[in-house]
Amino acid sequence: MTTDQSEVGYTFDDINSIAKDVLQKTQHRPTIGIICGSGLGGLADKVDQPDVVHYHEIKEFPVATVQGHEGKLVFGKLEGKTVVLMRGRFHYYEGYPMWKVAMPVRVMKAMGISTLIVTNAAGGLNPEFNTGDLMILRDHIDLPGLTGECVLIGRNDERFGPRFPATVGTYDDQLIKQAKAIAQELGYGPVLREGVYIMIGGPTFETVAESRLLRNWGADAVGMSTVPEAVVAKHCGLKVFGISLITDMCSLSYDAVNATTHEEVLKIGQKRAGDLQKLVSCLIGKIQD
Ligand SMILES: O=P(O)(O)O[C@H]1O[C@H](CO)[C@@H](O)[C@H]1O
Ligand SMILES: Nc1nc2[nH]cnc2c(=O)[nH]1
Repeated sequence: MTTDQSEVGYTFDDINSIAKDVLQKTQHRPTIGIICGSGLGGLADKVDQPDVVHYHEIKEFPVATVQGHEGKLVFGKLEGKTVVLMRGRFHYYEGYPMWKVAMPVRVMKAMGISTLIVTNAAGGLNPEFNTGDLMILRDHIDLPGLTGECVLIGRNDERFGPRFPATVGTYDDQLIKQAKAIAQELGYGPVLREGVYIMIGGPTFETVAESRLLRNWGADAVGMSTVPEAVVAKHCGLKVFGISLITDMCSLSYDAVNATTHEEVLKIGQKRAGDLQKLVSCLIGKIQD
């Protein structure tokens, strides 16, 4: 393994060897990967014939340090499809380099997935949103990337993907259409949104002035994850679907300041995770392997 940050971190061979080691711990061969956001890991409990691999059993994996992120891979069957769920993700603010935050995406690709579903808890910036809404990601703004911390910085190995990848179309149109149709069938119309997610580095929540700035830039929701994973997934040819649970509304005015806390984020997660899980499960049922 290289420690030189100017390179990709783990080489193509490293990633394949990690994937091979992990697959030896399970009978399943997943075609769909799911990354669970803060407090949204409950989907893993719905998996049939589960095989659980703890991150600490994979020596190259980072440790999940954030409350609401348990730190395990769950393999099994969901809606008849073979899936792997990351119950716990890695965040840049935990002190990991960006490539390490998204490294599991390459491992899942090497394990055979062709679709990645990313979920997250996010703050609402669009004043028309409400706490508890579900927002399908139409697009994202990679704020760390725009300021020099793109997840793909470093020497590029073309076996992962091209040096200068397009990020237009990161979120798959067909999956978005299917998810919207499912949401209507489930009666989620009034809480379903579609919009732009912006990633900030964290761990600080936004000031009022920052929330105003992010909103003026065209973002509908803000969080501290997802974008590096989606960028790496698109780079290596995966289809991506992203969805946010709006756990709180960002303050855009000094007259109505809401000081967001992680406890609040987890509490809304607990209350609303069921609907998000139902939508994601139904979508999985529709994905062609
Ligand atoms: O993006 P996920 O992992 O859902 O977590 C979100 O919730 C945490 C803040 O409460 C931050 O980590 C933010 O990114
Ligand atoms: N305001 C805000 N709320 C969140 N909820 C989950 N993540 C976030 C975030 O980054 N900002």
